[in-house]
Amino acid sequence: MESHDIPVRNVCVIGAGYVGGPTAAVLALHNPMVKVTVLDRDPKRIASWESNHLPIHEPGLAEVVRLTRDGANSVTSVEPESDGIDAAARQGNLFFSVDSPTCIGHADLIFLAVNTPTKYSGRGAGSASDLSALESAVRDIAKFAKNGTVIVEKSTVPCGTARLISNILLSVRPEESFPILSNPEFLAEGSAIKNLLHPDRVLIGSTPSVAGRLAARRLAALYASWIPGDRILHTNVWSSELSKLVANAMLAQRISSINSISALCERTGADVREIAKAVGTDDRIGAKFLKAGLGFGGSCFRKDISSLVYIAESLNLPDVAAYWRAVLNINEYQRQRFTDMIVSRLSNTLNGKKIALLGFAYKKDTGDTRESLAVDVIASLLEERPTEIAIFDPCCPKDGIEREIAHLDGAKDRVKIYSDPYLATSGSSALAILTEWDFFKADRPLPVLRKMPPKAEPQAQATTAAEAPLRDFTPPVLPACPDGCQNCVSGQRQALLENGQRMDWSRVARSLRGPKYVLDGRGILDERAIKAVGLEVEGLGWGSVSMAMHW
Ligand SMILES: NC(=O)C1=CN([C@@H]2O[C@H](COP(=O)(O)OP(=O)(O)OC[C@H]3O[C@@H](n4cnc5c(N)ncnc54)[C@H](O)[C@@H]3O)[C@@H](O)[C@H]2O)C=CC1
Ligand SMILES: O=C(O)[C@H]1O[C@H](OP(=O)(O)OP(=O)(O)OC[C@H]2O[C@@H](n3ccc(=O)[nH]c3=O)[C@H](O)[C@@H]2O)[C@H](O)[C@@H](O)[C@@H]1O
Repeated sequence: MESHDIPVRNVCVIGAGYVGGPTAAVLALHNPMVKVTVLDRDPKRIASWESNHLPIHEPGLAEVVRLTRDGANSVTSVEPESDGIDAAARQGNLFFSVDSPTCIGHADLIFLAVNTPTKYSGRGAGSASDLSALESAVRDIAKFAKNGTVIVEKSTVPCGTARLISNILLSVRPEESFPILSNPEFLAEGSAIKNLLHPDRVLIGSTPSVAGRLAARRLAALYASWIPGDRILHTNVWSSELSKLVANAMLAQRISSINSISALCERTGADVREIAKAVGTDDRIGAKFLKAGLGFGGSCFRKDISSLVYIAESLNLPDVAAYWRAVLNINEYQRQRFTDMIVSRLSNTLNGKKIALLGFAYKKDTGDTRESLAVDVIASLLEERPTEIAIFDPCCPKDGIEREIAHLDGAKDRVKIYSDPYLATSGSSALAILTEWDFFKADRPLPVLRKMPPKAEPQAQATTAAEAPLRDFTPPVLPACPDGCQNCVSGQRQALLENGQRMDWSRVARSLRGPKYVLDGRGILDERAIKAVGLEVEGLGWGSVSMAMHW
């Protein structure tokens, strides 16, 4: 260690969201000597991180938070020390707070993990990134941070943002120095903990100065506690910032590419699932991100590609902008085609009909309701004035769904949110699968729904060194929630997701009205299994109903 390589002992993560919370928890897990505090301006969110019910649903997150936040004082059985971390002796080193002066003032290193949504008004509205949350956090840093604190961009930002941060800090503290690093996050919701424990790479962008390189080394040392050195990549700041946008753009582009082909399949009788398999077995192409369907939702792909388009336009590169805009256009086209299919299969009218939507989240294993594709589907269906649109999602909170659809004309009267899948589907003329929850799958002989087992405390199933501290830990018993706790009630719904339970499609089929039609927007249903219970099924780019070229 060089004399300037002072280890980081106090980390502050600004933004207790989908990225800030899990990232802080895993950093704390693998750096037990480092105090990690997550700071947010929303006291409700902070209270929730400190409670029995975390504000976000992520497989494995609760176990990591409970170990790092609560320590291991209540451990009942512990194996001998593993990988240098003795779970029995572990103190809590993860904290949550709204106290900016203290958290920022004490930090050696600060992650900026605040939201960077698309601007909805002013210059660049609809495509540029809104950096107001980031700017406000940087202004707090300018007020409270000690000289030399390392500032790390974790949020996804336009290329050039490090300069903006530096200018703000310089204008307030001209005599002092704050190294700025770019360290974008690549986790996906629903697999955040797995992605954080086993990242494909960690990217650190720094300025080509002594201070920049030193700051990058200090950050890399935190990651080196669990990530092999060859997975920690160092680049310049601008490459790092831009790489994040490009990674998301390339992933989304694959989805739009296969989705554009799904439209071709419907006209020709080809099956997009067979095409994805045939094409994806080519090593150079690969099988991932070739699932055709409703398209990509979520808080990032649309916003990040819009941001890339805006950057290209601002740099006077209209052809580049048009190329990436096409990825977004195909995504919207897919949703419209999906609702058109539902309406056309129901004799072009939804009058007097109930339609059930299975799933609201933009993907499985998350309760995130932001940028759900379901919102556009519901908006289009409402124009046809159905008697009812029923929604069932095993994880999304009711108030989250209500918030997302509140602005839709007719939603209040015609949309109903159910916590029971069989009540939601009963009496419907058609079902549409919007989220690929395993619970909805019919991918094997259809089981009868088992009686739900009592909800067991989740046990960490750790297999590798990265998870070792979890393996050695039995979560302490948490204080009971008050009677009628709403989060416990939604927990009962989540129990449907455990133990590989599947929806009883025979029961659903019996309760449907004609034409008993299922539109699978996620390509998760096995046609033979679904047809065996008397339902017609079709997806975007496959299925027997629409095929044009039979012989
Ligand atoms: N959600 C995801 O899966 C991923 C998100 N990202 C990026 O990470 C960033 C954060 O995303 P999410 O965690 O999803 O956002 P989020 O909306 O869940 O969380 C952001 C949090 O920051 C807080 N905040 C905003 N301004 C603040 C301020 N000045 N001081 C203190 N707290 C403040 C908000 O109250 C909120 O709790 C975004 O740039 C996003 O593009 C990157 C990879 C994955
Ligand atoms: O920057 C971000 O926020 C993150 O965005 C995505 O993660 P996420 O949006 O959480 O989830 P994905 O698994 O990428 O799925 C995004 C959407 O694409 C859809 N999708 C995905 C794959 C596919 O083959 N087809 C398809 O339609 C999913 O259903 C979902 O609606 C990236 O995968 C992460 O690497 C990145 O960090």
